[in-house]
Amino acid sequence: MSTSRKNQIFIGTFIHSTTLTTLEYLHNTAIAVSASTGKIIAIEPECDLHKAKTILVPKLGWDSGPTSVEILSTQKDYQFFFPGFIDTHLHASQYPNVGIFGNSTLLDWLNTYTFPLEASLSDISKAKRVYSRVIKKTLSHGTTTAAYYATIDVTATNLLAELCLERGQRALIGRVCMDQLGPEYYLDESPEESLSKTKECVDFIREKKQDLVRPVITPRFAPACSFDLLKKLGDLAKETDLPIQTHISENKNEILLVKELFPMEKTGAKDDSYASVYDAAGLLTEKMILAHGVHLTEFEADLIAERKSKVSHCPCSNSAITSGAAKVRWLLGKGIVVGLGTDMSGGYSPSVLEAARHAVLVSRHVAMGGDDEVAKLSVEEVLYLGTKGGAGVVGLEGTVGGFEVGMEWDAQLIGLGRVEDGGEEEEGEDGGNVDVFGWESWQEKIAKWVYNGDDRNTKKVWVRGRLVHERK
Ligand SMILES: Nc1nc2[nH]cnc2c(=O)[nH]1
Ligand SMILES: [Zn+2]
Repeated sequence: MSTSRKNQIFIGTFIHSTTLTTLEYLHNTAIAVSASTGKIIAIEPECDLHKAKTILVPKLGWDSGPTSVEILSTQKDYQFFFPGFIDTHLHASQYPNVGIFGNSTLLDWLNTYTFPLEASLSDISKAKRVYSRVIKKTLSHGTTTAAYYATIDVTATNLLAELCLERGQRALIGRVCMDQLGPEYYLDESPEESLSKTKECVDFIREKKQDLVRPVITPRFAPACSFDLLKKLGDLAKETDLPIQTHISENKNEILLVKELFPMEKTGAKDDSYASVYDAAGLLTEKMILAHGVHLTEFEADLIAERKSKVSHCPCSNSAITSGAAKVRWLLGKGIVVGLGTDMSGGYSPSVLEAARHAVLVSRHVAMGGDDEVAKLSVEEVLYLGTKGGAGVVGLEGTVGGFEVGMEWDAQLIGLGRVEDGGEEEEGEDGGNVDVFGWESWQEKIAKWVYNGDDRNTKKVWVRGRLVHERK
């Protein structure tokens, strides 16, 4: 259902991360993608269109007729294939609010902007309008996998799952659980109700018998959940082996609130740290995606590393609502798997490329703050976080995030602007803000894309072999 009906061959330059610090550049290469599985079945070096037709297709045992194989060949020096981006944390329901946060910080931002909007999406026609647009918009920015928060509403959450399936976006879909802190009109009535509504959403997705869209258990964050609810969700995670997502240690007042709401006598934890609250509830598993982690202590980071929980770094959000600068190098140094999140609409942009660019800049602020050159992240490193790192965060390592035989074809075709001799752009090529003159190295072209690129450079996007976005 979600794959192209034809086998496909892509020819050109492929760029992907092999390690945190290394991008591999595969030029004049062909990648063959199976129609039935959407997986990469061959990577052929030194291959052009002629060779693909005369040698690769017969080698694969494919019928060479045009009805069987589709070939996309681009040998231009300003176009390349890149793995699809993985947004490890975003709120589909908050999309109408991107850019609207004034001078607020987390707790007043939630009350002023966020809860009223989320509550209003119990109107299903409004939810359909918003969710359809979010999927279209994130796909157009190259996001092939998204870990979504919906709202507390079951029907609207299930609708988001259906729309992702229909449009072909790989996704984790979470119904938001919250039985305290929110306004009266936007709360689960009890831990039991929160749990049973979560199960409804889990069952709805599981009944679809597919794995492109998966359910994720979603306690909003500790202050919005009673400890009883957190424990119930921890038990559900254990029973079902499902992924979990939540927020942690984003804002200093939020941390104070956690200490106040969850004293050690209540949780039975050995200390009163934020991470220990989740741990005591059985939520700090290797399938847990923790967003932010801006103010984690050494003890908490070590605990997270020990439990193998993952961290979603959300730099645009952390700057926008003045939460702080997360110390990504420090987290990576502890062996924690880190990915990037846009955190719309705490974050102001639906673009993972924007998050990558901002991750570079925030890391420089961390470096300047502590005179710590090591804190600086490189272009290569943030692209790793946006692809392979993200795959590790959402439990898809080895499946997406790179170009290897056996991995699924979740990819984007990037086109930069090629400046002609007269100073004009090459006919018919819109490179947006990224002009290349032809003398740049590939490393330099990638840097120009990271610092100035946007959706105008995202020409085509595929998920599991299916073309899900094409820029007209
Ligand atoms: N950024 C962000 N932090 C949160 N903490 C609890 N809820 C939210 C949310 O919706 N966005
Ligand atoms: Zn968030």
